[in-house]
Amino acid sequence: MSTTLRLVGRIVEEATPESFIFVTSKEEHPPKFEYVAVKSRERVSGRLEEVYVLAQVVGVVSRSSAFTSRLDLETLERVYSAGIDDSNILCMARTLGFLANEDGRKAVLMPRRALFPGNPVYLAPDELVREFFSYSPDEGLHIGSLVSRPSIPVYLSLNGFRRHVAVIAQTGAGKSYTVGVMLEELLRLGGTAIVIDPHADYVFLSRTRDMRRHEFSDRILIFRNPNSTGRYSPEQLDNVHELVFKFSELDGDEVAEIAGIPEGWANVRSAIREAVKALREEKKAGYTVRDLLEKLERMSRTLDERKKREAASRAYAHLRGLAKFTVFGDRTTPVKDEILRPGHVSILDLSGLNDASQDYIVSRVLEEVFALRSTGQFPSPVFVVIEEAHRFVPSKAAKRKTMSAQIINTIAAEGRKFGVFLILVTQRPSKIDADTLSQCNSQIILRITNPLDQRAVAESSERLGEELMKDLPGLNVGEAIIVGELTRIPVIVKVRERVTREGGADIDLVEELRKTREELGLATPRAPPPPSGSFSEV
Ligand SMILES: Nc1ncnc2c1ncn2[C@@H]1O[C@H](COP(=O)(O)OP(=O)(O)OP(=O)(O)O)[C@@H](O)[C@H]1O
Repeated sequence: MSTTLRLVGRIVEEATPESFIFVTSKEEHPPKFEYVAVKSRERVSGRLEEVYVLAQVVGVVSRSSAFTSRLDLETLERVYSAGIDDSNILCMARTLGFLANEDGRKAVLMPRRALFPGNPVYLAPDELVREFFSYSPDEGLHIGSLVSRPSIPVYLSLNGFRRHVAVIAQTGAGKSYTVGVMLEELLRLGGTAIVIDPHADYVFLSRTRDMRRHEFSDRILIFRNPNSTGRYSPEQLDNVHELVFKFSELDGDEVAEIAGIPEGWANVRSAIREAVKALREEKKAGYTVRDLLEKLERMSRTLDERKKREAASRAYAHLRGLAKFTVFGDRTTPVKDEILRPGHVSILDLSGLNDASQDYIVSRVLEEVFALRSTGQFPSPVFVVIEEAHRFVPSKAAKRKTMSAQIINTIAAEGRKFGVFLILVTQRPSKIDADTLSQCNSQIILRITNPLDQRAVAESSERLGEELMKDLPGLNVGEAIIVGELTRIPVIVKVRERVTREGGADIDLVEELRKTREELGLATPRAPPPPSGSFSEV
């Protein structure tokens, strides 16, 4: 390292290979999250070598023996007037590892040998820090920059996606925005992705923030149907395809689920199953919702048993609403070659559909994606983004079964063997199945303040230590803690700006109300008079 190192402190008291304390300068101490470096001797490829161990400041404490809590205020004032100042600043640092070459690849190894009290602590030079977070352009996804050093870019390891990823944060913290950045990078690298998008958050991915097309626009496909109710008009979108599913492919119980018929209504469900069975025998080429309604109506008049007639009649009444569900028609949008295309990102806009229909669609599409990959019929690995993942794989405590949970769990367990990788996005980690979440070996965690959700995140990730947990509520919008295989070491990043336009950005209330005031001819609000007086010390 040819850079001159800046000394910022010296190790004091007890030090372990994992952590140490150093006394630093009062005037210019490294702040929390800053990176520092200490020299050590470590074994690399069998030889002892001098290395720089990177560490991060995880706590800053100032303390004094003169200004003690045992003194009363008058005495403290006298100590102060006497000009006594014996305070010093201690920083707690956690070691992150040192860089070594292993089999020709850059790797981060954890220190094993002692760090010694009295040894110097340096501000980690940019070149050293940069190396920890960089990957070659075809290996890395540019996600943002270090919160503590905005000039240093942070890349995610493409190979880190092999063990599934969870993106977790409370609402409004920047999950969709972050996933948007990841999709931009996957497009650049030629990745194939399917996005389950219940709120039409990604439909503008093919446009820049000012609605122009960009170099990847042609590789973004939007699948929607007239039921979709995203906050856009279809003319604003590019590459729109129809998303439909053949109604006659649904079995009786699936029809009942979509119509919201509870499992306990055994007779009504049985009437639907019977009607479906009869139609399948009668109409080999398939049938429509209308055919099913007609069948139930006839059953309600002609069946021998009164109980069965009543059940058919109730089924008819409940299924009538399905006629409005344009997503169920007489053909199914093929996954192979239409939804799934190498190097393309396909957005499935499920807005406007009820939970059960969304659940059915997710199960259908993912089963096919998994089958195509596990039988070698689709050439590229597939990234599957599932927004609102807690709705599709709910926690066991929710006592709610979904149709898609099984295939999502199969992908979580076996997807990596076949090149199907999950990116689960949720704002309620305590509401998602804990087993599914813990299959995600990497986590991108943005601000979370709810203690239940914090605990669920801590339980699902061994890598999120106590220290990082404490930082979760203090993150700003767009700041994320990344742990797991996506980065060589845990890192706190400011997610970079998106090139593409967001679908579900927060409404600018100030601007919206200004427009309303203008339309109604209301007066512009005036600032209150300034307070008379200012603060002064007494
Ligand atoms: N890295 C960032 N840089 C700039 N703005 C950001 C960033 N991340 C998020 N935002 C802004 O914060 C707002 C909320 O972001 P986003 O919609 O991604 O949150 P979310 O966690 O997905 O919320 P929800 O759960 O409601 O979908 C948006 O207006 C977005 O523009």
